[in-house]
Amino acid sequence: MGCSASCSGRIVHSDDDKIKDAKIIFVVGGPGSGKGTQCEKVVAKYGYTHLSSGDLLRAEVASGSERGKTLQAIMQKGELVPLDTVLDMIKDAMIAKADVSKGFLIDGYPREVKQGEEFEKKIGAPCLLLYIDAKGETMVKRLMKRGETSGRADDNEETIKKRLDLYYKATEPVIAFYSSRGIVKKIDSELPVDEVFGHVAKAIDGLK
Ligand SMILES: Nc1ncnc2c1ncn2[C@@H]1O[C@H](COP(=O)(O)OP(=O)(O)O)[C@@H](O)[C@H]1O
Ligand SMILES: Nc1ncnc2c1ncn2[C@H]1C[C@H](O)[C@@H](COP(=O)(O)OP(=O)(O)O)O1
Ligand SMILES: [Mg+2]
Repeated sequence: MGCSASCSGRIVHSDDDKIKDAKIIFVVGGPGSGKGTQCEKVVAKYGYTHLSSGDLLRAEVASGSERGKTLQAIMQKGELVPLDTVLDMIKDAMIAKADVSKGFLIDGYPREVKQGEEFEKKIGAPCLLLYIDAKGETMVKRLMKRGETSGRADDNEETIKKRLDLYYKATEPVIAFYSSRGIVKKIDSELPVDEVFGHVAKAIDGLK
C-alpha cells in the first residue's frame, strides 16, 4: 500500500509503509538450538527488536482468550499453528515497534517455506538468515534440561520428539530456500554461548 493524500493535503503513511524498509533478520534453527539465547545477546549489543513467534503465541495463551486455548492445544502437540495467526501477530508487533526499531530479529519464523513466502508478500525481504545449528541429541538434551524449569507445555520428551521431526521435515527446507539467495549464515551452536555469539556478531557486522 502506498501513501495517500488526506483532505488537508498531508501525506498519510499506512501501517505497511512503516515497516516496508525495515532491516529484517530471520533466526532459524531446531527447537532448543539456542535461538532465544543468541537473540537476547544481539538485543544487548545491537539494540535490535527481538520478536519470537513462540513468545508471541505464549503471550496469547497466557491472556486466557478463546484463541489462546486453541493455540495451546496445537503447541502442546508440537504442531504448527495456522500461518495467518502467527504472521498477523508478528506484523502487528513490528508495526508497534517500527518507529523506534533499528532492526528486527524474527525468531522461530519461518517454520516452513510457505511462511517465508507469505512474510515477504505482506512485510518484506530478510537481509540475513542466521541458521542456528546443533545436533539432534544436543537439542533434546537442552530441551529436557530447559523443561525442568521452563513450565512450557511442549518441553517434554514426547512433544520434543515431534517438534524435532517437524523441524527436519518442514523447517530445514527453509534454509535451502534462502541459501540460493546467498543470505544464510550457518552458526555452529554446539560451542559455548559466548563463542556462538562471536560468530553471530560477525555475521551481523558483515551487513552493510
Ligand atoms: N551454546 C549453548 N551451549 C549450551 N547450552 C545452550 C547453548 N545455547 C542455548 N543453550 C541452552 O539450551 C536451551 C535452549 O535454548 P533456547 O535459546 O531457549 O533455544 P530455542 O529458542 O532455539 O528453543 C536453554 O536452556 C539454553 O540455556
Ligand atoms: N512460525 C510459527 N508457525 C507456526 N507455529 C509456530 C511458529 N512459531 C512457533 N510456533 C508454535 C509451534 C511451536 O512448536 C511452539 C513453540 O515455538 P518456539 O517457542 O519458537 O520454540 P523453540 O524456541 O523451542 O524453537 O509454538
Ligand atoms: Mg525460543
